[in-house]
Amino acid sequence: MMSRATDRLKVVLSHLERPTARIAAISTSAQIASHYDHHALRYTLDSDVLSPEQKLSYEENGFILIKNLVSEEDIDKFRVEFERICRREVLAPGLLVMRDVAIVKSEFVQDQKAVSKVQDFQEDPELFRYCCLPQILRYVEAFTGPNIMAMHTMLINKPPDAGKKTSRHPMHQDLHYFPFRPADRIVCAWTAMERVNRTNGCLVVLPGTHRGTLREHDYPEWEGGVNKMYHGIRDYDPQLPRVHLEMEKGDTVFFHPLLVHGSGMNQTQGFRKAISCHYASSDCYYIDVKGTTQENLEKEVQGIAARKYGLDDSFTFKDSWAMRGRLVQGERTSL
Ligand SMILES: CC(C)CC(=O)SCCNC(=O)CCNC(=O)[C@H](O)C(C)(C)COP(=O)(O)OP(=O)(O)OC[C@H]1O[C@@H](n2cnc3c(N)ncnc32)[C@H](O)[C@@H]1OP(=O)(O)O
Ligand SMILES: Nc1ncnc2c1ncn2[C@@H]1O[C@H](COP(=O)(O)OP(=O)(O)OP(=O)(O)O)[C@@H](O)[C@H]1O
Ligand SMILES: O=C(O)CCC(=O)C(=O)O
Ligand SMILES: [Fe+2]
Ligand SMILES: [Mg+2]
Repeated sequence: MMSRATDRLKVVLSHLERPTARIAAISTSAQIASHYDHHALRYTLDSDVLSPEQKLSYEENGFILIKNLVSEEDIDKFRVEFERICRREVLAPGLLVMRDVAIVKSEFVQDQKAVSKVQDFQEDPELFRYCCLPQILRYVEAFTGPNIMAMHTMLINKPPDAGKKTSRHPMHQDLHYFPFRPADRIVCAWTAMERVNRTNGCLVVLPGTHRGTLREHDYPEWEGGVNKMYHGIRDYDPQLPRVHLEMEKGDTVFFHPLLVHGSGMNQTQGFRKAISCHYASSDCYYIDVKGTTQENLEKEVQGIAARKYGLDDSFTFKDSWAMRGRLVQGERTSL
């Protein structure tokens, strides 16, 4: 079902695409931009990189998939760097190496096969190059505007499932992890480092859910266990229409932080790899999550910081983000 705003937008776009008297009347790009602004474009900004169809698609669905955006050569270099990290040949400050919950207690696994993801590679120049790729930033700017911070970085190495379905990532909204707003000026870029499909656990999205609000998140009640910090939306309805995003190496999806998404089990013997970065406009502002649905996450983050680094409560959730964020374009104004 289309909302009235969406109907209106479709009318506007159809006029923009047709060489009619209407289009002659709104000839400059500034005029077109203001026309869009007055006709319900909420999630995308004025930019030349997105076609009218792509804008409409992001407005409606909360994601767009761009084929072949990152070169094989770059992806192969990221893979080599990841392998070096796993062999402990490099260790960048702040880097978080995570093991799958199904194998974390077993003593005999100790090479790259044990690593299910690395996070916070902002101090690893080779991996961080991903966050600065000009062809990615061109798209990011259409969602964040010109001042861009790379806030969160990940290379996900989804392991072959050990039989307990722990390789799944429960359905969630990334905004649950972020104490900054507005949500519409945040976007995730997620690039497949090899072909991803339903068999090796591709991304699964619920189109249009970015138009809802932030839902309550908790650990799902899965028999085989759940990875640390893998919260899922409470009362997930498995009947909702899902889309499996099958992608080729180098394809990149940009998605809104309220879009409900997750990933399925990896039923292959390979390690399904993807690299991603969450960007935000540096004009965003931090919020206090106390008394909100995000409070449980904040407590957990502080618990980990206390155990790992001996930090007390004066180290806030906000601090943990301000510390990791890096400017990649424009000016650092607020975040
Ligand atoms: C938008 C975006 C932010 C969304 C997301 O990324 S969702 C996922 C977010 N994930 C994360 O933030 C990563 C969380 N992981 C971590 O912080 C770390 O990997 C830790 C779980 C704290 C473990 O790190 P570290 O302390 O270096 O490892 P240790 O081997 O010393 O283990 C300490 C205790 O943690 C346990 N552990 C380690 N890995 C996992 C796991 N995957 N799932 C559940 N429990 C785990 C481990 O067994 C150990 O427990 P005890 O022996 O103390 O009982
Ligand atoms: N109870 C739940 N709570 C939250 N997320 C769930 C729940 N059950 C499944 N999911 C998520 O739904 C998505 C699809 O999971 P699933 O393992 O069924 O993968 P799939 O690709 O549909 O595989 P299959 O082909 O076996 O159906 C994953 O993100 C998974 O983690
Ligand atoms: O690559 C995946 O499996 C999804 C990861 C994800 O959504 C996340 O970590 O927030
Ligand atoms: Fe996510
Ligand atoms: Mg399923």
